[in-house]
Amino acid sequence: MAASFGMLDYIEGSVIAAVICLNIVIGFVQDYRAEKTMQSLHSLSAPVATVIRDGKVEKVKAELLVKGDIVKISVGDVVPADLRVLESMNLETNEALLTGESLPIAKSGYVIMKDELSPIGDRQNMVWSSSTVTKGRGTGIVVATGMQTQVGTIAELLRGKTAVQGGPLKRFLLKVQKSAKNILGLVGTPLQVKLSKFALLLFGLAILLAIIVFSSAKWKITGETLIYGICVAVAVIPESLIAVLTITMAVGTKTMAKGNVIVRKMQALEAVGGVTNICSDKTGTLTQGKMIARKAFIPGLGEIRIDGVQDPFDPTNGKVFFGDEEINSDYISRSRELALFLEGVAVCNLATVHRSDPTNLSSEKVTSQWKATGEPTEISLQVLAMRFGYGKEDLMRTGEWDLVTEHPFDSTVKKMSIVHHHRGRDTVEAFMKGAGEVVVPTLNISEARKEEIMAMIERLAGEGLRVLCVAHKHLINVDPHVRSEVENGMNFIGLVGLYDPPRVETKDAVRRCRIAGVEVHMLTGDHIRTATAIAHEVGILSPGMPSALAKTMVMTAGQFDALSDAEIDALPVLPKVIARCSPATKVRMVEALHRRKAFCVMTGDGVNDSPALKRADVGIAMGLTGSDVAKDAADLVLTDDNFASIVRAVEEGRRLFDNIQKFIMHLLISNISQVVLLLIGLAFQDKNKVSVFPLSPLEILWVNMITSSFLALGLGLEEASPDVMTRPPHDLRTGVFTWEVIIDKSLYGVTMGLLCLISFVIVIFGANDGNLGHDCNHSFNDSCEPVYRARATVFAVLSFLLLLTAWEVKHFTRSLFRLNPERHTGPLAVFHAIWYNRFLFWAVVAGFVITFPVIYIPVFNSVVFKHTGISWEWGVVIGACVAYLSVVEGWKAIKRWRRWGSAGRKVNGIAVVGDLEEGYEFIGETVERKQG
Ligand SMILES: Nc1ncnc2c1ncn2[C@@H]1O[C@H](COP(=O)(O)OP(=O)(O)OP(=O)(O)O)[C@@H](O)[C@H]1O
Ligand code: NA
Repeated sequence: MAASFGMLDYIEGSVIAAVICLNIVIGFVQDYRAEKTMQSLHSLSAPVATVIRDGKVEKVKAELLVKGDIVKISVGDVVPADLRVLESMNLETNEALLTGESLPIAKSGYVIMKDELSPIGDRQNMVWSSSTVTKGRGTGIVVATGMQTQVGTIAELLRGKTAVQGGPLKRFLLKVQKSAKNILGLVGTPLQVKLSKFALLLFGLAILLAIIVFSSAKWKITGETLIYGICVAVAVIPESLIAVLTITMAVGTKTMAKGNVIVRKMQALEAVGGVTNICSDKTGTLTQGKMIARKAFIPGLGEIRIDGVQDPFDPTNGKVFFGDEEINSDYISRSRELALFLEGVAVCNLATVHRSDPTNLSSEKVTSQWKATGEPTEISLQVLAMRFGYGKEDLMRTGEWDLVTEHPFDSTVKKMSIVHHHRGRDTVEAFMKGAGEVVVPTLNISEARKEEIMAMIERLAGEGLRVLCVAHKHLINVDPHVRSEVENGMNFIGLVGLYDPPRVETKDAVRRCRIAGVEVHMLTGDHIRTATAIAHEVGILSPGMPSALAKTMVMTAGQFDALSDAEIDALPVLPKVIARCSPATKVRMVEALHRRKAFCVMTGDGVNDSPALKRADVGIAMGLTGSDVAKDAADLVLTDDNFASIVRAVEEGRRLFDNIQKFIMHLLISNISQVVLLLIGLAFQDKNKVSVFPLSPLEILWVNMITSSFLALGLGLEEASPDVMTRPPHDLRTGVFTWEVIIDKSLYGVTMGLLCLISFVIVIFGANDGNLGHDCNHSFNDSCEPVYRARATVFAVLSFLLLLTAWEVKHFTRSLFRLNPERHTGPLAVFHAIWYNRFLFWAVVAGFVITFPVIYIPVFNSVVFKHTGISWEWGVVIGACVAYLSVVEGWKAIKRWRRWGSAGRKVNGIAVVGDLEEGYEFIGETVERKQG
């Protein structure tokens, strides 16, 4: 630029400076806005705390807690503030973050510290903010929040004083390395890093080009050559690439949040569109997670049945039948067995169900007045007991029951038990409930009886019911705190079958996955029969399943875990349903998928799910029912726990990937065309053997500014193409630079560059006998008329072709004239296609319109842009546009015809064309092929 000020007109220098500044400012503003969006999204995933305010249980953001709040914590939670424990049951927390102690520490409200200054690690009646609850549950009162908490004080101490090991020189070098990486953009997600590296490569290329330009002038560098060299370099540098990428991702994150998916790690945003398998929980994700007790079997009585339930929380709704007889609480006096069974399901239960006060009596619509907290399984059992007036609250109100201890449920043991002292009977009694296979073998009954019960369980599970077995015993000479002793040799008091209806959206979402070449697996804690029934209901299993595969399609975790890795790899397909799944099985499943070169989503909610969530390509935690620990390990969090949201995330991920490919494609076409034009253009030499530039420096900058950021941004905002979910996932190993992108951009770029050169040649050599004038790089003289007209022509051709390209790359194989035949056909379809993305439409139109003043405004055109108004040359411009469109459309047609590139993407070696009727058909086919 110094060169420009010194040797050329001020006006040109200042315009160049202004254009470059504008570019920088646009990039900066974009970056800033993206940063802002990211921040606001981050707060969405802030931890929530369960507090009791005015006697009501509420969820609030942890940062809104105040001193004196009563907070409930339970296993998997991150403690939201420093709490003095009031009440606890088996409470243990991990304080490694605070004290470095990696073993969990037992906490209890009854401990009184004698010494006021005892170290925080010893204060067993306190739980500290940001430690995690590893076992049990409790309530506590908030004594410190935010920076006043123990962890806050540590954070304060650490602030600004991050110690770096090593001598001063090493520290200095580390610092340099870090800031260099930051400046070069080599931090961030894999895609960001990849594109930053790519940008650096182009930067290197830019320098090379500048050198070529200078060499062609034999290093006799005049002001014009210098500026031309710089501008050629600028043309190749992708100024807006990283900013556009960030914005595109920020917008994607926002869209995901609207679709109930919160992005915790940006990598996931890139990966989720390319997953080939989704491993999902059942309860609450594929199903509604609102269980209803449908059937119960009570020994000595028989089977009872509950019908006509509308509201799963309302114990007054629906009827209970014993045979054909409707029964109610009066029946209890007639059956001691029923009473004991109900005591069991009510007492061995942590859920609460209550009627909320009907506040708005005026409102017409009947709102559900029943509220429940706790696990769906337990809620349904509580509701069942309440139908007979035997709810936990009713029982506790008698004052007869004193809690002794509780052995908690977790998905590895699949059972729980609770020990009470009953005052009236003066007995210590234990109740246990849990999965049939776990509980039945430990019961105090004959083998034959056990088999009978197991058969009954199978039958109920086959109806899609979750079956729990309930047991009871009096503890005599047994230590209630030794779990194995309590839970052994108990008496059978009943079975209960719970139904959890699938979510309405699930079936369609599963179908969409199939069409999109994504396989869905159900990994559930439930019984194999229950799981199979539900899998059929939602379409994960279909009746048309090849019989050869039936055995491997459904497995229990026991069967799956018994296989060695080699045996798993030898299975024709991985199981679609794994029942009785434990967290460790999930990890094995992820590893098995990875060995098959698959990319997978894994969902989880429990504390133990973290390893599987971390290992999966995209770990998804449940926002409503998930533990904080799981959320922390996850890449994405579903705020509605809904399977359909996962599928929407996949769709959004694919859209994002497509769009990134689109703007990269556009950018590369623009670069290649300019390299071809500007370098070959050096061959046009006038009488003095000086290269006559086919585009002036300012024209180059202008084309770049108009076409780079706004068009790229517009492409980043493209809606999903209509076939986004009817084609198989892209290969995450290849990433954005597929062969298709590379070949297409080379073809289109070279075509564009050549068309520009041809236009120049037509104007100079066709119409003006090859008259290149003299000294036409510097300023206008009469001999320059042909060159100035030719430049205006080339400028218009290049601008228009780049603008058209923005529309053409909307789809890599479909014609722009038949972009979305599902929505529009006929000759006007093209207008719908380009109108759909308003931002891009106006960016292109603006780019088109602004070309005219640039060419025609007198003085401005000749002094600044070094070109002049044209007339018949517009015919050349139109011809070039037509020729370009023909090449692009022709090539797309060839790709469609030959099924090249994305026109022929394949799942399991079989091309997927349009809508797949049934997924099994092609999976089955593949397997047969592999075997045959
Ligand atoms: N509160 C409970 N008390 C006793 N047993 C339970 C309880 N909840 C579930 N079970 C038993 O443990 C099994 C596994 O439950 P788990 O919670 O691991 O599955 P889930 O997470 O509810 O289901 P999914 O894995 O499909 O989401 C259930 O099928 C049931 O038999
Ligand atoms: Na550029």
